[in-house]
Amino acid sequence: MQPIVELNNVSFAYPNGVKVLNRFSLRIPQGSIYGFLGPNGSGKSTTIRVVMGLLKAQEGIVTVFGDSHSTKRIAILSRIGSLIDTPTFYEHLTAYRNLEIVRLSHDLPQQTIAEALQLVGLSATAKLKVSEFSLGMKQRLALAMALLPKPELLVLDEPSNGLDPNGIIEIRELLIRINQQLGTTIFVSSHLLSEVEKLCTHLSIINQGQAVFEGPIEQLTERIATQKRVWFTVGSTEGLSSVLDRPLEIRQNGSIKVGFEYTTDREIARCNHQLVTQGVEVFGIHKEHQTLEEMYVKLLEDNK
Ligand SMILES: Nc1ncnc2c1ncn2[C@@H]1O[C@H](COP(=O)(O)OP(=O)(O)OP(=O)(O)O)[C@@H](O)[C@H]1O
Repeated sequence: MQPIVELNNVSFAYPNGVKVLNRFSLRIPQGSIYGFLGPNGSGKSTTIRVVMGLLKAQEGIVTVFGDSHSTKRIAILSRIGSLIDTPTFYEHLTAYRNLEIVRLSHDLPQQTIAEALQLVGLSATAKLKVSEFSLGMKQRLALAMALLPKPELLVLDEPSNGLDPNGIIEIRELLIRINQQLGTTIFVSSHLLSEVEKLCTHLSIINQGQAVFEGPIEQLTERIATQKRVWFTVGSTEGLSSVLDRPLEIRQNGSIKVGFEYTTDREIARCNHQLVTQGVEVFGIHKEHQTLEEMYVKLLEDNK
């Protein structure tokens, strides 16, 4: 199936000459919740602006719904809902009236307002003025406004920024509901790995304008499951590399530890047997599991 958004080797520099995207690619599958993760300043907002056609890449190909902004800009934008800057409202009007203004500008049926309010959990507070809303409620109202014309793609730049833990959970649950109930593809940036992990089906990690990972989120967790390391505490390093014929990392800090990658527990038992039969004393065996966070940090370090 054709991706909803496709960026191929996109490079972008701001007029001051700072190159922010460097041959960057991504593919957002239809129906996915696609997380876009990277440290501050890595190029997430710039990429989002390129996807929205607000910035034009100097190199590479950008297609959204299979079309280019240069020929189908209005048609593309009519199929996207977005939340990429701080949302603005008529604060002195009720949530309902704010939605009514959006409804009229898109010439949508009246019932779309009640549907949107229910989806974002604001039905009971629709008659309150927006100035009385908390930040979390404003964020949900902004989502309701973006969803009113039933976009196929929702583009969100750090929607959890500034929210308290409860607000973060509410937005996460809401985005999952939108994806599952309406089938909306969601492209969401974040610098919070833990959030992306709980929310997204797919992930792109960007660092210094380059992709360091792209794929289904399980691909990253599977990689973690296969990249396991074990540490043997041994009596001496003598003859170790000939006994264990594999890349070894040796740490001597009080005790001597030798570490290597393994895939099965049987492999650990075999190495232990080899060491002991060759006269190497083994005082301890410790399995180290890489966390998603460690994997993320490693991916960023490898890209330096
Ligand atoms: N209008 C601009 N003119 C010049 N440089 C800019 C402009 N906007 C952003 N930059 C620079 O481009 C780089 C990438 O910024 P961008 O906002 O895309 O990153 P980001 O990953 O979204 O970061 P953050 O999470 O901090 O928003 C940064 O070095 C930033 O200073």
